[in-house]
Amino acid sequence: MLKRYNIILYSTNKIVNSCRYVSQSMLKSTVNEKTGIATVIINKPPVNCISLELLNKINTEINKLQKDNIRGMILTSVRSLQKVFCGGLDIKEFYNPNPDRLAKYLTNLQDTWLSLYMTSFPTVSVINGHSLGGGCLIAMCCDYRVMVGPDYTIGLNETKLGVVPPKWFQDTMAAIIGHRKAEVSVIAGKTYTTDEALQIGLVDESSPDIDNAYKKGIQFLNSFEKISPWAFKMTKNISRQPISQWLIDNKQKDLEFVFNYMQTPSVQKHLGLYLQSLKK
Ligand SMILES: CCCCCCCCCC/C=C/CC(=O)SCCNC(=O)CCNC(=O)[C@H](O)C(C)(C)COP(=O)(O)OP(=O)(O)OC[C@H]1O[C@@H](n2cnc3c(N)ncnc32)[C@H](O)[C@@H]1OP(=O)(O)O
Repeated sequence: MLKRYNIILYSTNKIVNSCRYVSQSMLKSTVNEKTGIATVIINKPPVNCISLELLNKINTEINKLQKDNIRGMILTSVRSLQKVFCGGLDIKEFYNPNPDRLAKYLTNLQDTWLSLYMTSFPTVSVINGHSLGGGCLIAMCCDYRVMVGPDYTIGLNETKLGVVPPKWFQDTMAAIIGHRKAEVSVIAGKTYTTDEALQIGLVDESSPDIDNAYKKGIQFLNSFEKISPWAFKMTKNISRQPISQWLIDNKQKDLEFVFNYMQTPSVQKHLGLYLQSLKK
């Protein structure tokens, strides 16, 4: 029994044999050959908002890392943006959309969420700036969140744009902070400062600076050194499967609902006004 356990540990804990550096301009990914830890950096100025192209790159990279047998991953934003982790989904993808592109975008978002939420390796988001809407979603997909503070904000603010966060957005938040708090939060499109997010448990730790936040992220990943990767994967799977299975079973229905309401005149009007307010 013990022997079998050791074999599982060895075969799945194999450290990647070379340092890989992928720079796809919008997304930089490095794997440290000694530690087996990947750092994935979103790099799409000015605010790292998620276009269809960025979404594709994130999903492709997660799937590659999945095959690489890495030991863990840190997801963060390029430092030069200074105050933004991720400005959310690119609202321009939803405003006066081309229907084919919109359908592609929504499908890719579903797939990317499934990949990131269900990774078989531990993940940490180092939230080094504002993290709103889809930005909050990708941070919440990770197993652990360290947020730099005190001046940044995080939250699912979709209702402020006049749109509806799908069930799996809401469930992702409820799994972290509990149903009641998540309900109050998503209905009002609430955003939280770093301290508030720490207080309600939306983030696990806060840090006054990025280097320290990164260190805390690495410490979290190192805490799995003595955990069998197989046990980690199976346990996480059991914990997250009810939420992910809902989306797998309802992908088409979910897509049609968003695809249709997104193109209604009243939703389009709200989105237009929100975009305008950002430009001011
Ligand atoms: C089938 C199922 C699929 C499910 C699909 C789900 C669909 C659900 C409904 C839609 C859900 C959307 C979720 C979202 O993520 S909505 C977006 C949420 N994000 C925000 O509200 C953030 C808005 N941005 C800001 O608050 C600020 O920009 C900032 C991030 C705090 C940064 O502030 P800063 O002062 O540095 O920068 P500016 O405000 O001057 O912005 C610079 C330029 O960037 C443009 N911008 C900002 N955010 C976005 C965005 N999310 N999308 C597109 N463009 C954005 C901004 O307009 C400025 O543009 P300009 O230079 O041309 O003026």
